[in-house]
Amino acid sequence: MTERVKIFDTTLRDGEQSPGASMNTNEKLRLAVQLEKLGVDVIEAGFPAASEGDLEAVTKIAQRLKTSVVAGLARTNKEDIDLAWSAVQHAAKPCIHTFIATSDLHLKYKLNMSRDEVLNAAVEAVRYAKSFTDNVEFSAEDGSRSDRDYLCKVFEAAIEAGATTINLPDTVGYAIPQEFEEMVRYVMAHTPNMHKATLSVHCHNDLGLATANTVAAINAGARQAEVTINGIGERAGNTSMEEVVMALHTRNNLMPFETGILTEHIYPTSRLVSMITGIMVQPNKAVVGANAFAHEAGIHQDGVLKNPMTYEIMKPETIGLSKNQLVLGKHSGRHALHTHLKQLGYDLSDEELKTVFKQFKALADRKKHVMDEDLEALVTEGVLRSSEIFRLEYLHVTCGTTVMPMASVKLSINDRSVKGANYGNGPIDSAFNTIAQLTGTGAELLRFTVSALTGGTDAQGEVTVRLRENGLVALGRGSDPDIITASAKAYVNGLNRLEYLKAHPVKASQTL
Ligand SMILES: CC(=O)SCCNC(=O)CCNC(=O)[C@H](O)C(C)(C)COP(=O)(O)OP(=O)(O)OC[C@H]1O[C@@H](n2cnc3c(N)ncnc32)[C@H](O)[C@@H]1OP(=O)(O)O
Ligand SMILES: CC(C)C(=O)C(=O)O
Ligand SMILES: [Mg+2]
Repeated sequence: MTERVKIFDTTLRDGEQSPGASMNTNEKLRLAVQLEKLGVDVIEAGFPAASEGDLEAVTKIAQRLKTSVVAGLARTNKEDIDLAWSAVQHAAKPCIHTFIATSDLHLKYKLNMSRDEVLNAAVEAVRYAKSFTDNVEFSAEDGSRSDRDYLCKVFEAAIEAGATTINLPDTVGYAIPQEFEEMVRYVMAHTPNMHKATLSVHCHNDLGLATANTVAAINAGARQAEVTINGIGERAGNTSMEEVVMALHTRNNLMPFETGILTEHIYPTSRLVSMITGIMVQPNKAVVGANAFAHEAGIHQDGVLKNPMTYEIMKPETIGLSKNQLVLGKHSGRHALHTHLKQLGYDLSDEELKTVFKQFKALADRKKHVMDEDLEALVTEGVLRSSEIFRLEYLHVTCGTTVMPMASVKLSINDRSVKGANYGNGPIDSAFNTIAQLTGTGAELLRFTVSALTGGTDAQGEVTVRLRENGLVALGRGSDPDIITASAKAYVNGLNRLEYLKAHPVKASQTL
């Protein structure tokens, strides 16, 4: 018999804890809508006590979503739980997720609490959260390094207090699959009331074992997997959703479990997360990497031509990967664009479509083949960034072997146009110098990378920058057929993200 495994996505909370991966409210809302469309059961929309920005984003997501459960994270104190409830109360299906560490290491050095105090804090928090909603999740942070019998005692008490989901995290990615599988079996066998709750697991990827541990835990009885898109998250990241979902899908013969995920939306969602966060997927990443379905070796190509199953265990179309064909050109109309964007997973409003259509026409004039990646870049830049403080209006650069590189830039700053010019060591340096002068930023450029979105010399350049100012770190992304313009767009986007972080400070750690 096929059993259901719930997918709990924490891209918007733990995923956002990736260094530099901050998202603004508009971007979070867009991603939440996409996650709901993907079929995610529970969307952890944020940690409302962390910042006003998080509180606002979780509230807006809760107001918007209809079918997915919307969860807000809270420590085991009343203030956090009150804030989490104030945000998720608007959801059709709200959930409060409260957590406290249970390992002796965390108790002694971080919390300075005894085992009894932590157990009581967990019980009080669950009871308090339960006074607001029926749906309460309790997590034992650093659970995998906790004393098993104590962990079972805490879980039993949390269920008794009303928790409907009990989460066992491998917070620091320390567990190995056999050990974690055995631990899940132990917890299930030694928590007398475990049948009254769903057992969830939440793994981190410090040893590259997050997916293996999650799958092992499901085999042992866990029925909820906590994951992020592209595996982004704190340090080496979280369990990647696409890997767990496709492992269950592909090896259904050995693991008879189903999820609610509509797999054909996996690839567009993965792209959206990269576009929004600026964190690119490594080419050899399982399921969604650029090379995941590419065959280079002659023997493999020969086999695939004869029968794709010789070297492909999944079909590219199952995850919504289109074959990167020419899709639209300068003669295409609004309907074709709208339909195609829908197929890619972007359901735009009339106003948004108008903006993207205008930019699509401009791009089609400059670039013969407009590919899916180009359209995604237009949507991200044209729609998701529309409300930013700084906007690049024009850029003109002179450079070459005999002239000193110089850039003239016109920027809109809070809808007021400013112009300036400056020199630099090269065209990009001169553009950045001019933008820095116009914005007055003191941001330090930590990293600059450029790559091609698609093949061919007319491909759009995709630039990512990493900026730091007063301890705040932000990533910026830009794309354009001209890599100097792409660089300027990425720099401006990074500065906007820094402004967002300044306006929505996180109370303690300033590096989102
Ligand atoms: C494993 C995880 O992913 S946990 C989630 C991690 N995410 C984040 O931390 C999000 C960003 N963080 C923040 O914005 C801030 O840390 C805040 C707003 C949550 C707290 O800020 P501050 O009140 O300034 O506290 P700070 O972060 O310095 O220290 C954390 C405090 O919470 C306590 N604490 C940590 N976890 C818990 C918990 N689950 N329940 C209760 N208290 C806790 C710590 O012991 C410490 O208390 P202390 O001040 O008495 O020593
Ligand atoms: C808050 C908890 C679930 C967490 O993110 C972890 O332990 O990794
Ligand atoms: Mg985590």
